[in-house]
Amino acid sequence: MAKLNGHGHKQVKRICCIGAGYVGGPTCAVIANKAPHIHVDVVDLNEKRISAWKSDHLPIYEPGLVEMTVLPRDGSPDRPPNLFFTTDVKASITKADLIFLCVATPTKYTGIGSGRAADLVYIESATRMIAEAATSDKIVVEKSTVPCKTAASIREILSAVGKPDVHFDILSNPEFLAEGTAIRNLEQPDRLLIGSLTTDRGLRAAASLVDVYAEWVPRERIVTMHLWSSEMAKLAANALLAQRISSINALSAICESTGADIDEVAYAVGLDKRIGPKMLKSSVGFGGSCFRKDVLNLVYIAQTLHLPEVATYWEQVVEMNEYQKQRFSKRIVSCLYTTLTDKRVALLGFAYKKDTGDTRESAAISIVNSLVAEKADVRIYDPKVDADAIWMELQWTSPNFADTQKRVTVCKTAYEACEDAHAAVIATEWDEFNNKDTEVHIREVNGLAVIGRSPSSYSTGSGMQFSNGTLETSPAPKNGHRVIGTASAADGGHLQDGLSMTPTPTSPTITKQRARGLSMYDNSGINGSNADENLKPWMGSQPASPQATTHTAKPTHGSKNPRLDWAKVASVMQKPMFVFDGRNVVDAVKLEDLGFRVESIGKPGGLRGE
Ligand SMILES: NC(=O)c1ccc[n+]([C@@H]2O[C@H](COP(=O)([O-])OP(=O)(O)OC[C@H]3O[C@@H](n4cnc5c(N)ncnc54)[C@H](O)[C@@H]3O)[C@@H](O)[C@H]2O)c1
Ligand SMILES: O=c1ccn([C@@H]2O[C@H](COP(=O)(O)OP(=O)(O)O[C@H]3O[C@H](CO)[C@@H](O)[C@H](O)[C@H]3O)[C@@H](O)[C@H]2O)c(=O)[nH]1
Repeated sequence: MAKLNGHGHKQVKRICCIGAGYVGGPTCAVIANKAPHIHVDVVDLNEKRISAWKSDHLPIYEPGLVEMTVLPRDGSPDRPPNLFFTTDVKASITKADLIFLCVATPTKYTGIGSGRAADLVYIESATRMIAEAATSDKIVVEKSTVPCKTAASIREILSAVGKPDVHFDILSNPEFLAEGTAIRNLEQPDRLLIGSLTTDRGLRAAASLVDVYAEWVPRERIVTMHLWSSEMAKLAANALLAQRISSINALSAICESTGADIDEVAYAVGLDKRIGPKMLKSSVGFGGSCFRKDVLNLVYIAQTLHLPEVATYWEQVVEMNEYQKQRFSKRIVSCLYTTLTDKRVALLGFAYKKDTGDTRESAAISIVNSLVAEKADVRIYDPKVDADAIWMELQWTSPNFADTQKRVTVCKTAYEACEDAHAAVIATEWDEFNNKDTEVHIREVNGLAVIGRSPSSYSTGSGMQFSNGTLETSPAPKNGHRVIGTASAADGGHLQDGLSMTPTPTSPTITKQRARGLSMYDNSGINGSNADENLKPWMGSQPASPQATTHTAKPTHGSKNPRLDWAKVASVMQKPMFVFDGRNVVDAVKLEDLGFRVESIGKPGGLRGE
């Protein structure tokens, strides 16, 4: 039984988390790690998942997760274990003071609201389990993403099914972690949201949960509000984040046709503090288990509230995402001379983003299905997604799985995937595919700091360039791009935000302050801070200009796998060789120098200079 602490609210000693998935597992690992006096049970009906959590091979890949999990799970000589994984849901519920609901809330695929509404079947079954097992008062916390007012349904079920003398307080505590950066997001959240009723009981329950997080999160970052606002805020956050990506992707289509460069455009608009730089990385389309389902859930809510204009507005965010994926696939077909029949295409990356093994709603899935429909032979490689997971996704989504089985091969390396291929398609921004020397080049031209791509806009056409502070001449490349040097030995000050400036001997004038203002990356953000990562591999190439000096950033790569040797890739591919960069992670100039033709999102197609 929980005791009341000095502030009149219960001190949480035992937590039960229902759902050992991408949210429940990492969240509880962090809670248990940071609060050794709290006993944390993570329960799941899936025995395989629970066994994996207890083993050396955790069921999900997430940077830092193993380190965070092992200490509280296994304990140490001076610290008893306080993190447990079990399938004994009932026993764990009975003993807990506070229960997290971390079960999935996928989109319904049959019946009323099919294709839009959230399926609350797991929420309801978990709620019933709580009601049946609880013999003392419990705080029940919705961590899953749910439609606004779901807490009312939970309360109704609990009071109808639960024992008469047992009281339940329901809180909303939506999770904002992004996969790939989950541990960082959980350790240093931008904010933690706790929604409760404004009754005395509700507020006391909220205070109990605040205390749990206050073990490591500054109290000013823990925001409390009404239950319905908290539930709604989660859907709103995802809708706005997804909307930004669809907006930049819509603009990328215009860039491709006009000669503008979407990375430059995003950079320029992101400098406006009101807009900011995050979640503006144009891509082949957003994936993941959340954006699509949560936006569609919002659409459904608006429809049921008879707000058709609102529904249509948000629906367009998802429509634009579908359009972006189709547009990219069409571009591949059109560049490969309108036929893919029996052509080999390497698909590099299958996860929906880097640093996760999760493939849910990955843009790669629709690309593979489109390529197979065009009769291409597709060779898939992903550093963290195993073959079983890829086949499962394809089996689930393929319109003709027999054909897919015939045409798709899952490869162990990128080189194997690229062998004899006519094209390599980059679907995930894994660091190992990135061939950029630097994150960003900032030059000084006549006292001005310049970020740019098109040499014709700046250069005299002489083909002169600076390298390590020395003016050199070289023939202008036929593609019209030129990379000016990389970080020189005279590496100057390291700036915040991951941008390292290199004031060369000839360019002492760009101050750190100015350079900071130019930084595209604000690495200080937490939730959604993977967006920082998404913003990293921006401009690689720089114009040649006699007046220019080069400022370059730190190398972008930090991946555990070595970077791909694109020269080696070139040696095994069919000619002409294409790279379709769905993430804008490659330096097109460098690849074009190796003989590739590079087609990037939001950048004009064809060989530069054509
Ligand atoms: N994945 C993310 O990055 C993320 C981030 C923020 C919020 N969310 C939200 O969090 C929720 C969970 O997402 P997830 O990705 O962790 O899902 P998941 O599918 O990885 O995990 C859910 C787990 O719940 C288990 N489960 C279902 N019903 C159960 C029951 N009655 N008893 C015990 N276990 C049960 C399942 O077996 C599964 O292992 C969703 O609502 C999602 O929208 C997800
Ligand atoms: O500028 C960007 C940022 C992201 N993406 C793509 O968008 C998708 C989602 O990315 P991200 O938001 O980083 O990952 P998620 O793990 O899906 O996290 C989102 O969904 C979670 C589940 O609700 C929320 O908790 C997080 O706050 C929210 O960022 C991925 O395919 C990314 O590649 C882009 O194309 N451009």
